[in-house]
Amino acid sequence: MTGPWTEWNHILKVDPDKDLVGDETFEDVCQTGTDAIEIGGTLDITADKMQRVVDACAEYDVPLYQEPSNPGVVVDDDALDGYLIPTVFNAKDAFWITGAHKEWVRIENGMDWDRTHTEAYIVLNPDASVAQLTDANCDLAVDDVASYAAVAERMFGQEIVYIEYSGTFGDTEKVHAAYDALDESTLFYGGGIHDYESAYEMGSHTDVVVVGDLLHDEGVDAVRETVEGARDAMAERAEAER
Ligand SMILES: CC(C)=CCC/C(C)=C/CC/C(C)=C/CC/C(C)=C/COP(=O)(O)OP(=O)(O)O
Ligand SMILES: O=P(O)(O)OC[C@@H](O)CO
Ligand SMILES: [Mg+2]
Repeated sequence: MTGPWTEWNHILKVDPDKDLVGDETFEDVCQTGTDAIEIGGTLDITADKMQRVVDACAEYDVPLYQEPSNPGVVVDDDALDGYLIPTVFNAKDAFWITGAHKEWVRIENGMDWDRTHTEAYIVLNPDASVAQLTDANCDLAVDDVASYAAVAERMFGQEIVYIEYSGTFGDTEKVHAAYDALDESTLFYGGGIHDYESAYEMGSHTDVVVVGDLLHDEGVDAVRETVEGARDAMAERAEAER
Protein backbone atom coordinates (compact mmCIF):
# COMPACT_ATOMS: atom_id res chain seq x y z
CA MET A 1 0.00 0.00 0.00
CA THR A 2 1.19 3.50 -0.78
CA GLY A 3 -0.25 6.29 1.26
CA PRO A 4 -1.14 9.85 0.27
CA TRP A 5 1.99 11.10 2.06
CA THR A 6 4.04 10.13 -1.02
CA GLU A 7 2.50 13.24 -2.61
CA TRP A 8 3.04 15.60 0.32
CA ASN A 9 5.72 18.26 0.75
CA HIS A 10 4.53 19.83 4.01
CA ILE A 11 2.63 18.85 7.15
CA LEU A 12 1.35 21.25 9.78
CA LYS A 13 1.42 19.68 13.24
CA VAL A 14 -1.17 21.23 15.54
CA ASP A 15 -0.56 20.76 19.26
CA PRO A 16 -3.97 20.52 20.96
CA ASP A 17 -2.39 21.74 24.21
CA LYS A 18 -1.25 25.03 22.65
CA ASP A 19 -3.16 28.13 21.60
CA LEU A 20 -3.37 29.81 18.25
CA VAL A 21 -1.89 33.29 17.85
CA GLY A 22 -4.10 36.38 18.41
CA ASP A 23 -7.49 36.05 16.73
CA GLU A 24 -6.44 33.37 14.23
CA THR A 25 -8.97 30.59 13.69
CA PHE A 26 -8.83 26.95 12.66
CA GLU A 27 -10.26 28.05 9.33
CA ASP A 28 -7.04 30.06 8.87
CA VAL A 29 -5.02 27.04 10.03
CA CYS A 30 -6.66 24.84 7.40
CA GLN A 31 -5.92 27.38 4.68
CA THR A 32 -2.15 27.70 4.97
CA GLY A 33 -1.62 25.53 1.89
CA THR A 34 -0.15 22.65 3.89
CA ASP A 35 -0.74 19.17 2.47
CA ALA A 36 -2.03 17.67 5.72
CA ILE A 37 -2.68 18.46 9.34
CA GLU A 38 -1.37 16.15 12.05
CA ILE A 39 -2.86 16.69 15.49
CA GLY A 40 -0.55 15.76 18.33
CA GLY A 41 2.00 16.70 20.95
CA THR A 42 3.89 15.00 23.74
CA LEU A 43 2.85 16.78 26.93
CA ASP A 44 -0.57 17.32 28.50
CA ILE A 45 -2.62 15.85 25.67
CA THR A 46 -6.11 14.53 26.38
CA ALA A 47 -8.81 13.01 24.18
CA ASP A 48 -11.00 16.08 24.81
CA LYS A 49 -8.31 18.47 23.60
CA MET A 50 -7.76 16.26 20.55
CA GLN A 51 -11.48 16.16 19.82
CA ARG A 52 -11.74 19.96 19.95
CA VAL A 53 -9.15 20.34 17.19
CA VAL A 54 -10.72 17.58 15.08
CA ASP A 55 -14.11 19.29 15.37
CA ALA A 56 -12.66 22.69 14.53
CA CYS A 57 -10.95 21.38 11.36
CA ALA A 58 -13.57 18.85 10.24
CA GLU A 59 -15.41 21.03 7.75
CA TYR A 60 -12.34 22.05 5.74
CA ASP A 61 -10.75 20.18 2.86
CA VAL A 62 -7.27 19.58 4.22
CA PRO A 63 -6.45 15.92 5.08
CA LEU A 64 -6.66 15.42 8.84
CA TYR A 65 -4.65 12.88 10.82
CA GLN A 66 -4.37 12.22 14.49
CA GLU A 67 -0.91 11.50 15.91
CA PRO A 68 -1.63 10.12 19.37
CA SER A 69 1.03 10.20 22.05
CA ASN A 70 -0.62 7.36 23.99
CA PRO A 71 -3.57 5.00 23.54
CA GLY A 72 -5.81 7.02 25.88
CA VAL A 73 -5.98 10.07 23.60
CA VAL A 74 -7.11 8.36 20.41
CA VAL A 75 -10.44 9.71 19.17
CA ASP A 76 -12.81 7.84 16.90
CA ASP A 77 -14.08 10.32 14.36
CA ASP A 78 -15.09 10.05 10.69
CA ALA A 79 -13.58 13.47 10.06
CA LEU A 80 -10.13 11.92 10.44
CA ASP A 81 -8.42 10.57 7.33
CA GLY A 82 -6.38 8.32 9.58
CA TYR A 83 -4.06 7.73 12.49
CA LEU A 84 -0.31 8.19 12.23
CA ILE A 85 1.06 6.14 15.09
CA PRO A 86 4.62 6.85 16.22
CA THR A 87 7.01 4.05 17.10
CA VAL A 88 10.32 5.35 18.42
CA PHE A 89 13.12 3.25 16.96
CA ASN A 90 15.81 4.69 19.22
CA ALA A 91 13.77 4.63 22.46
CA LYS A 92 15.49 2.85 25.32
CA ASP A 93 12.11 2.19 26.88
CA ALA A 94 10.43 -0.51 24.74
CA PHE A 95 7.00 0.76 25.78
CA TRP A 96 7.45 3.43 23.09
CA ILE A 97 8.52 0.93 20.42
CA THR A 98 5.77 -1.71 20.67
CA GLY A 99 4.41 -1.67 24.25
CA ALA A 100 1.94 1.20 23.90
CA HIS A 101 0.80 -0.33 20.61
CA LYS A 102 0.11 -3.68 22.23
CA GLU A 103 -1.90 -1.93 24.95
CA TRP A 104 -3.89 0.01 22.38
CA VAL A 105 -4.83 -3.10 20.42
CA ARG A 106 -5.68 -4.88 23.68
CA ILE A 107 -8.11 -2.23 24.92
CA GLU A 108 -9.58 -1.20 21.57
CA ASN A 109 -12.88 -2.73 20.50
CA GLY A 110 -12.16 -3.50 16.86
CA MET A 111 -9.18 -1.78 15.29
CA ASP A 112 -9.65 0.44 12.27
CA TRP A 113 -6.62 -1.05 10.52
CA ASP A 114 -7.36 0.58 7.16
CA ARG A 115 -6.89 4.02 8.69
CA THR A 116 -3.97 3.05 10.95
CA HIS A 117 -0.40 3.72 9.78
CA THR A 118 2.90 3.89 11.59
CA GLU A 119 5.74 6.40 11.59
CA ALA A 120 9.21 5.10 12.43
CA TYR A 121 10.59 7.91 14.57
CA ILE A 122 14.29 8.56 15.02
CA VAL A 123 14.39 11.17 17.80
CA LEU A 124 17.52 13.34 17.75
CA ASN A 125 17.02 16.36 20.01
CA PRO A 126 17.76 15.20 23.58
CA ASP A 127 16.12 18.32 25.04
CA ALA A 128 12.72 17.68 23.45
CA SER A 129 9.95 16.29 25.63
CA VAL A 130 9.54 13.37 23.26
CA ALA A 131 13.21 12.40 23.77
CA GLN A 132 12.88 12.59 27.55
CA LEU A 133 9.59 10.74 27.70
CA THR A 134 10.81 7.83 25.57
CA ASP A 135 14.38 7.85 26.93
CA ALA A 136 15.65 8.09 23.38
CA ASN A 137 19.30 7.51 22.60
CA CYS A 138 19.97 10.71 20.66
CA ASP A 139 23.71 10.22 20.58
CA LEU A 140 23.71 8.91 17.02
CA ALA A 141 26.28 9.43 14.28
CA VAL A 142 25.42 9.90 10.62
CA ASP A 143 25.80 6.19 9.85
CA ASP A 144 23.66 5.23 12.86
CA VAL A 145 20.84 7.40 11.55
CA ALA A 146 21.16 6.01 8.01
CA SER A 147 21.18 2.47 9.38
CA TYR A 148 18.09 3.01 11.53
CA ALA A 149 16.33 4.35 8.44
CA ALA A 150 17.31 1.31 6.38
CA VAL A 151 16.23 -1.04 9.19
CA ALA A 152 12.87 0.73 9.41
CA GLU A 153 12.26 0.37 5.68
CA ARG A 154 13.84 -2.98 4.87
CA MET A 155 13.37 -5.01 8.03
CA PHE A 156 10.23 -3.49 9.53
CA GLY A 157 8.41 -2.43 6.35
CA GLN A 158 7.84 1.13 7.57
CA GLU A 159 6.34 3.40 4.92
CA ILE A 160 7.17 6.54 6.86
CA VAL A 161 10.47 7.32 8.56
CA TYR A 162 10.44 10.45 10.73
CA ILE A 163 13.59 12.33 11.73
CA GLU A 164 12.46 14.28 14.80
CA TYR A 165 14.36 17.31 16.05
CA SER A 166 11.31 18.87 17.73
CA GLY A 167 12.24 22.38 18.90
CA THR A 168 15.54 22.75 17.05
CA PHE A 169 16.80 22.82 13.47
CA GLY A 170 18.51 19.50 12.76
CA ASP A 171 21.79 18.33 11.28
CA THR A 172 21.21 18.29 7.52
CA GLU A 173 23.94 15.69 7.04
CA LYS A 174 22.06 13.23 9.25
CA VAL A 175 18.75 14.01 7.58
CA HIS A 176 20.25 13.57 4.14
CA ALA A 177 21.83 10.26 5.19
CA ALA A 178 18.38 8.97 6.12
CA TYR A 179 16.98 10.26 2.85
CA ASP A 180 19.71 8.46 0.89
CA ALA A 181 19.19 5.24 2.86
CA LEU A 182 15.53 5.00 1.82
CA ASP A 183 14.28 3.65 -1.50
CA GLU A 184 10.54 3.34 -1.03
CA SER A 185 9.67 4.90 2.29
CA THR A 186 8.76 8.54 2.69
CA LEU A 187 11.03 10.65 4.90
CA PHE A 188 9.37 13.16 7.24
CA TYR A 189 11.56 15.77 8.92
CA GLY A 190 10.37 17.92 11.84
CA GLY A 191 12.12 20.43 14.08
CA GLY A 192 12.85 24.13 14.18
CA ILE A 193 11.47 25.08 10.77
CA HIS A 194 10.62 28.75 11.25
CA ASP A 195 10.69 30.60 7.92
CA TYR A 196 11.02 30.25 4.15
CA GLU A 197 14.79 29.73 4.26
CA SER A 198 14.82 26.98 6.89
CA ALA A 199 11.99 25.15 5.09
CA TYR A 200 13.79 25.54 1.79
CA GLU A 201 17.09 24.33 3.21
CA MET A 202 15.69 21.23 4.92
CA GLY A 203 13.30 20.66 2.02
CA SER A 204 16.21 19.61 -0.15
CA HIS A 205 17.12 16.81 2.31
CA THR A 206 13.73 15.25 2.98
CA ASP A 207 10.47 14.26 1.30
CA VAL A 208 8.19 16.08 3.74
CA VAL A 209 8.80 19.01 6.08
CA VAL A 210 6.76 19.05 9.32
CA VAL A 211 6.13 22.40 11.01
CA GLY A 212 4.85 22.52 14.58
CA ASP A 213 5.55 25.23 17.15
CA LEU A 214 5.73 28.00 14.56
CA LEU A 215 1.95 27.90 14.23
CA HIS A 216 1.52 28.51 17.95
CA ASP A 217 4.39 31.02 18.27
CA GLU A 218 4.15 33.09 15.08
CA GLY A 219 0.92 32.13 13.34
CA VAL A 220 -0.44 31.17 9.96
CA ASP A 221 1.42 33.69 7.79
CA ALA A 222 4.74 32.32 8.99
CA VAL A 223 3.51 28.78 8.36
CA ARG A 224 2.50 29.73 4.82
CA GLU A 225 6.08 30.84 4.13
CA THR A 226 7.35 27.41 5.18
CA VAL A 227 4.89 25.77 2.77
CA GLU A 228 6.42 27.87 -0.01
CA GLY A 229 9.98 27.07 1.05
CA ALA A 230 9.39 23.32 1.19
CA ARG A 231 7.51 23.33 -2.11
CA ASP A 232 10.19 25.32 -3.93
CA ALA A 233 13.00 23.06 -2.69
CA MET A 234 11.14 19.92 -3.68
CA ALA A 235 10.09 21.26 -7.08
CA GLU A 236 13.72 22.14 -7.82
CA ARG A 237 14.86 18.69 -6.79
CA ALA A 238 12.21 17.02 -8.94
CA GLU A 239 13.30 19.17 -11.88
CA ALA A 240 16.98 18.28 -11.34
CA GLU A 241 16.17 14.57 -11.14
CA ARG A 242 14.25 14.56 -14.44
C1 LIG B 1 0.04 3.23 20.34
C2 LIG B 1 -0.43 4.60 20.49
C3 LIG B 1 -1.85 4.85 20.16
C4 LIG B 1 0.34 5.62 20.92
C5 LIG B 1 1.76 5.52 21.25
C6 LIG B 1 2.56 6.38 20.34
C7 LIG B 1 3.99 6.55 20.76
C8 LIG B 1 4.89 5.39 20.73
C9 LIG B 1 4.41 7.80 21.14
C10 LIG B 1 5.78 8.10 21.54
C11 LIG B 1 6.32 9.36 20.96
C12 LIG B 1 5.43 10.55 21.10
C13 LIG B 1 5.10 11.05 22.45
C14 LIG B 1 4.96 11.11 20.00
C15 LIG B 1 4.01 12.27 19.96
C16 LIG B 1 4.23 13.11 18.75
C17 LIG B 1 5.30 14.12 18.93
C18 LIG B 1 6.70 13.73 18.81
C19 LIG B 1 4.98 15.36 19.17
C20 LIG B 1 5.96 16.46 19.38
O1 LIG B 1 6.11 16.61 20.70
P1 LIG B 1 7.02 17.76 21.29
O2 LIG B 1 7.00 18.94 20.41
O3 LIG B 1 8.34 17.16 21.62
O4 LIG B 1 6.23 17.99 22.59
P2 LIG B 1 5.58 19.26 23.29
O5 LIG B 1 5.36 20.28 22.23
O6 LIG B 1 4.33 18.70 23.89
O7 LIG B 1 6.60 19.65 24.32
O1 LIG C 1 7.68 22.14 16.73
P1 LIG C 1 8.75 21.97 15.72
O2 LIG C 1 10.13 22.28 16.22
O3 LIG C 1 8.42 22.66 14.44
O4 LIG C 1 8.80 20.37 15.40
C1 LIG C 1 7.82 19.82 14.58
C2 LIG C 1 7.56 18.38 14.89
O5 LIG C 1 8.52 17.51 14.38
C3 LIG C 1 7.30 18.08 16.33
O6 LIG C 1 6.91 16.74 16.42
MG1 LIG D 1 6.10 20.70 20.16
